[in-house]
Amino acid sequence: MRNFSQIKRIVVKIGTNTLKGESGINSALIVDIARQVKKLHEMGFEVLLVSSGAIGMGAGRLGLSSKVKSIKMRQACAAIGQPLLMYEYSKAFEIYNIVISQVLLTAWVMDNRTSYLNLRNAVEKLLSLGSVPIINENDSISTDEIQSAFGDNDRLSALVASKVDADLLVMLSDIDRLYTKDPRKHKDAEPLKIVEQLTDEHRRYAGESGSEFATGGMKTKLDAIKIASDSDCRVIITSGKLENVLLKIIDGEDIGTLFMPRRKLGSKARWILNTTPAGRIELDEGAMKAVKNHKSLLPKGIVSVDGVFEEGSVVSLSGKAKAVTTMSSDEISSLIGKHSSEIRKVLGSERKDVVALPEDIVFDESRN
Ligand SMILES: Nc1ncnc2c1ncn2[C@@H]1O[C@H](COP(=O)(O)OP(=O)(O)O)[C@@H](O)[C@H]1O
Ligand SMILES: N[C@@H](CCC(=O)OP(=O)(O)O)C(=O)O
Repeated sequence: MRNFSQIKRIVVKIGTNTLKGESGINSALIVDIARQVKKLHEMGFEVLLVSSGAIGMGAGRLGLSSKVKSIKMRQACAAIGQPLLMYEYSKAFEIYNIVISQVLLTAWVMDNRTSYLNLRNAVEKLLSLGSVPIINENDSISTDEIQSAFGDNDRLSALVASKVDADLLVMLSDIDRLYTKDPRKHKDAEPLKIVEQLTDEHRRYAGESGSEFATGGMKTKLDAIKIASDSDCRVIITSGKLENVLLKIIDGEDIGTLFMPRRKLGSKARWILNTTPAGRIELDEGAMKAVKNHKSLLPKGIVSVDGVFEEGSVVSLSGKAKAVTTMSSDEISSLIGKHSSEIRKVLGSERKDVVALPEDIVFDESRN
């Protein structure tokens, strides 16, 4: 039996395939999720949902049966499908007297420090009111999200779990566990019950998505797990169709694949690590060694700057770490190779005399 006695806050991600019924949405499954969430509330847990399905629902309403590839059509499908999706949730949760709320996010919201912090305030308030926030990407305005790697709700659910300090992220999919190969294609694929530490070998197991409207597949789930595991959040991947799946998980039953966390980074460090870098700074060997040893980044160790960014942006340090810079790209360019004492002469006495402070530099362990 697994011991989940320390768990209080749970994020449940429901994938498109899980929500899909024979024709349109699987309303019975949503009612069943609502029933389980009610029980979890009664047991003292807080629950947030990250729900996919807007594009699939919209496509269904328009009578489209194959994958919608055009970005504009996907935007339109999301705009049509999102209210239909919320209508289903609203009806289902009303049966159990639970007020739901909708939070639509974009990559920009997550990358911007202020709106990222606002998100937490909004979610905390909703949870304190007993509401179940239902979160999705704002796909009709964030076209990047629809097409790019950020466009999957696996990553979004892990970012949300990290932001709200969830103890457990449950990814409900159409597959019961992670297998050593895609079990739909390989009969000899073997299921995994627990992954203590995610490695490249696990990533090699993962194939693409299993259907037309889902975007992620196992690959994006495993990438997402890395994000959650930096915030001490456990992740379970399992099938949304298992009876009483959420209640059994909380009961410690051996369901799905459990991924153990690897570390608990501070909230700001997590935001830095999960933000899309606005540019890249190349460091020489000495500077890289210094920042690894928790020293500030100084201009004399910088070789080049790529991209245009403002002071306060998150940038990549030679692809090995991320940092918040105290200077814009132009300012750094003008100071490359110079001694720190030159900084204030060039930028003014009120400015910091380093490019990044040690507490604003975070290493992605897997790249070292
Ligand atoms: N190693 C693997 N183990 C389990 N499933 C895998 C693996 N590789 C690929 N998959 C596929 O990933 C699919 C689940 O991802 P996806 O289709 O994106 O669903 P969701 O809508 O839940 O996000 C499974 O149906 C399966 O075909
Ligand atoms: N935001 C999109 C999510 C698409 C997506 O990530 O689907 P899935 O891989 O099933 O979680 C939607 O609502 O259709």
